[in-house]
Amino acid sequence: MGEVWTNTGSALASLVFVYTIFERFFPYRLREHFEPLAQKLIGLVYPYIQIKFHEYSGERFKRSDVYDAIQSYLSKDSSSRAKKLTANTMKGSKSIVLSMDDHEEITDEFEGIKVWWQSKKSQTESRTFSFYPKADESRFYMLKFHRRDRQAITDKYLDHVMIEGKKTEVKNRERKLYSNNPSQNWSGYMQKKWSHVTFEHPATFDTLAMDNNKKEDIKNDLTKFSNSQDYYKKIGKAWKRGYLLYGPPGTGKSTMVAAIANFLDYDIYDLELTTVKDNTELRRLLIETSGKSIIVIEDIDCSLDLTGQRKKKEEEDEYEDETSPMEKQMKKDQGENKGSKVTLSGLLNFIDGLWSACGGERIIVFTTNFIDKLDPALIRKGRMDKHIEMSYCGFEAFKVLAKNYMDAEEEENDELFKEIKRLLEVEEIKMTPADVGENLLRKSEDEAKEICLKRLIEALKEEKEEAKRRIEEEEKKKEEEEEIKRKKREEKKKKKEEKGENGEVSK
Ligand SMILES: Nc1ncnc2c1ncn2[C@@H]1O[C@H](COP(=O)(O)OP(=O)(O)OP(=O)(O)O)[C@@H](O)[C@H]1O
Ligand SMILES: [Mg+2]
Repeated sequence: MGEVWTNTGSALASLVFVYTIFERFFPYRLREHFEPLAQKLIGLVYPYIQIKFHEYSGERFKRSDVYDAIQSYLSKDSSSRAKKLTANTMKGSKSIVLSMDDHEEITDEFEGIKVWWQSKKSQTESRTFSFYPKADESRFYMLKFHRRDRQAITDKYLDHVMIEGKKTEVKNRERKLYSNNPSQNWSGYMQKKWSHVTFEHPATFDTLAMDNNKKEDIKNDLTKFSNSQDYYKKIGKAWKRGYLLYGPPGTGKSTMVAAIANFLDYDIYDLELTTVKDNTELRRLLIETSGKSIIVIEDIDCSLDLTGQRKKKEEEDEYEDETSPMEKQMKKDQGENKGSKVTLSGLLNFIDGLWSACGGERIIVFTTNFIDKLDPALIRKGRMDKHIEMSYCGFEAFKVLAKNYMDAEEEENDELFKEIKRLLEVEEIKMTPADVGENLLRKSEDEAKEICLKRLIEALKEEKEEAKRRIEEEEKKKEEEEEIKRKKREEKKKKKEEKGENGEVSK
């Protein structure tokens, strides 16, 4: 046995010696002829195929997307399989990415096929003068597989690596919250239509207080949307979906937007329509948005005069003396929005036509406190595909808040939970999750859970009295308005009669 080892060792050593001599002293020109021949000979006996994926591709020193996707793909397993790792942050990534160190090798399995990935580095003598001096070492991944698997690798495995790698990239990437800049800031150096901050809102569907079935329904809808690129292509529709979130203030519409973005790993474009001068600017803003993003227009009913109805209503109803405080406020807002000439049709265009112009996988969200003020054309299916009512806090939602705010479970506080359930479901007291959360919030570190729950019960009972008072007030106000209208009608009738009599007299 010892003899065999010695012979193999000396054969190997002489092979290496011959190869080094060849590498170093054989004239480059001759080598160029010999190498392909040598490769052919090796290929006859060597059953593996190798593919190189360089870190930089093309002349302009551009980092290869393929290399990044492979690095992300391999990063999932490198930390568990490679012996030596390097840690670095990839451009736009929010966390450190562990990848295998140079000259490391890891294996991967795909549909029963075994492949080897090596991370390599080669010294490159820069033979050509270039304004972009190449790095004196260039990295690349080497994929090695048996030649019998060639078809499966080129047809399926490489696509699989790209898709999974891009998914990991999206998961790791630092997400952004964009807001649109007024157009006067668009020109000039480094001026952009959108400015952004890192998006780190903690809201998730777990922290969102909402009925569980409704939550699951929304999550399924979102998952189906984000996995249906081929479906949208097949039916010839732009890969986009509209969600209308409506409900009273403080019911979680904005929180829901953040939860959706975190659920799908999307960026958010918070579009403030009142700073958009006209439809053209709206178009230009939207073309600059990237895929895998949510474009949200909060309080859409206040952003623009999107409904012609309000004007008609005013003409019809000449007796309307005082518009309600809310409508006065809205009219005032509109006064301020005179600057924005974005029209309803411009907005409809943005939802329908423009998407094809700017890629896919986008969600558009409108939020409003007054759904009945919105033009039906704006919120019909195909534009706002799913309408989600964010309602007052129910008992299910209360339990989520109790868990989130103070880790309180129903079993531990049975009596208090029963009383809260009765107030919310039997007395039907309306309180927003924002207010419920406010009452559950511990006023001091050591405040007991029971105290918070009792504070909420008190607040619910006060809310019940408050609601009763509000209803009485509204009824009283309605009666007064009726009284005023009745008097005006009488005056008008009297005037008509006087006119009639005068007419008689003058004949
Ligand atoms: N359903 C909910 N689940 C969890 N927290 C909520 C919920 N609704 C409201 N909150 C809490 O109340 C606060 C206000 O919520 P949010 O801003 O989402 O309300 P909104 O519906 O967008 O209100 P507005 O209509 O005034 O914009 C947030 O800090 C959030 O933590
Ligand atoms: Mg909001």
